[in-house]
Amino acid sequence: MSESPETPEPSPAQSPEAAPEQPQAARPVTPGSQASFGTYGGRPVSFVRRGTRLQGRRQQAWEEHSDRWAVDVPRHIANTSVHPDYVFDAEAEFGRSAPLIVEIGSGLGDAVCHAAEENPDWDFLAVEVYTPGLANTVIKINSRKLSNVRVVEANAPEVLATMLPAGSVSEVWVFFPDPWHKSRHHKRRLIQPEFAALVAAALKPGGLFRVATDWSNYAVHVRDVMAGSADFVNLHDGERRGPESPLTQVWQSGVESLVGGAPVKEGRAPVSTEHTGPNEGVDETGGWAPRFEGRIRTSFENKAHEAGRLIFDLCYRRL
Ligand SMILES: C[S@@+](CC[C@H](N)C(=O)[O-])C[C@H]1O[C@@H](n2cnc3c(N)ncnc32)[C@H](O)[C@@H]1O
Repeated sequence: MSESPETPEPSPAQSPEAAPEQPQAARPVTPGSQASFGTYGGRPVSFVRRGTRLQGRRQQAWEEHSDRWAVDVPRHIANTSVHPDYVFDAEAEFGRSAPLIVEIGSGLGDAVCHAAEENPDWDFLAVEVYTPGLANTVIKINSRKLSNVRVVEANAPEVLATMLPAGSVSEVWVFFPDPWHKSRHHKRRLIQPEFAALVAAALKPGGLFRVATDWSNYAVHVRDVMAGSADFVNLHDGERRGPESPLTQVWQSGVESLVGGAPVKEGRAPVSTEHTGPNEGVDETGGWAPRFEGRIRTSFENKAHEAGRLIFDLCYRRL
């Protein structure tokens, strides 16, 4: 393992919306799991894998329906890895030729299932390492009778690098990636220059990369990473700057600096963001997209709003 993983910030995947379950004790890292290797492509992976055990409704759904809706990926070094020889054949899987949207870190499947329902002519691949979230997505696929969604339990950079044919994807979505607040953990953030290059390779020319985050420091990080990529153009370059910028508004309100912008739960320490980035008072750069209308407000995003945090949308076109 490259470093001992620290408890990541709470993710929606850890606040299940499905049937009530018994509380799960934190599980030790399974030997052979990606968290026990900790790296991919020389970088620490962006997740710490916990809670792979399924219970109740989720277990039943996974046992009964994962054969149909989960892509059976041959593994490589870890149980979240994808064998580099494996290539996904979307046309064979969906039985048609349609634009393919890939949502990375799909959590409980709220966004992907909503989008699939709204866009029956598109196909969707939900990429997630959190098994209960995948089981929840399968429950939604079944209950809404969706035929245009598949899930894959895998580390996203590997899905982009080798599983998806180059130039085969119409859009890649990353909504509310784990923020990894502490400076020493920033290297764990999913969106990095190497990740942007993988997204670029998977996308068709003209394809879109959409990101949303509720943390200003991650938003600036994404904007910086993407500004350094020659493969993309920001569709909203220079927009929403100055007083209109959500970054200016966060800096001026100090909303994230109180207790990391997170509501303090009884008996729990507040999340510390350490800092929200260099507070320049006014964001003269902008580049923020309007809210993506195809993104529904998930329970996770609701929590951000309740805590008073602002949402940053970003949208890039593959050249
Ligand atoms: C903060 S949650 C957001 C979930 C969802 N997008 C939402 O808005 O509710 C981030 C999710 O990304 C997943 N994730 C993190 N790194 C990943 C990776 N390398 N590959 C696949 N999923 C990953 C986590 O398991 C977690 O469920």
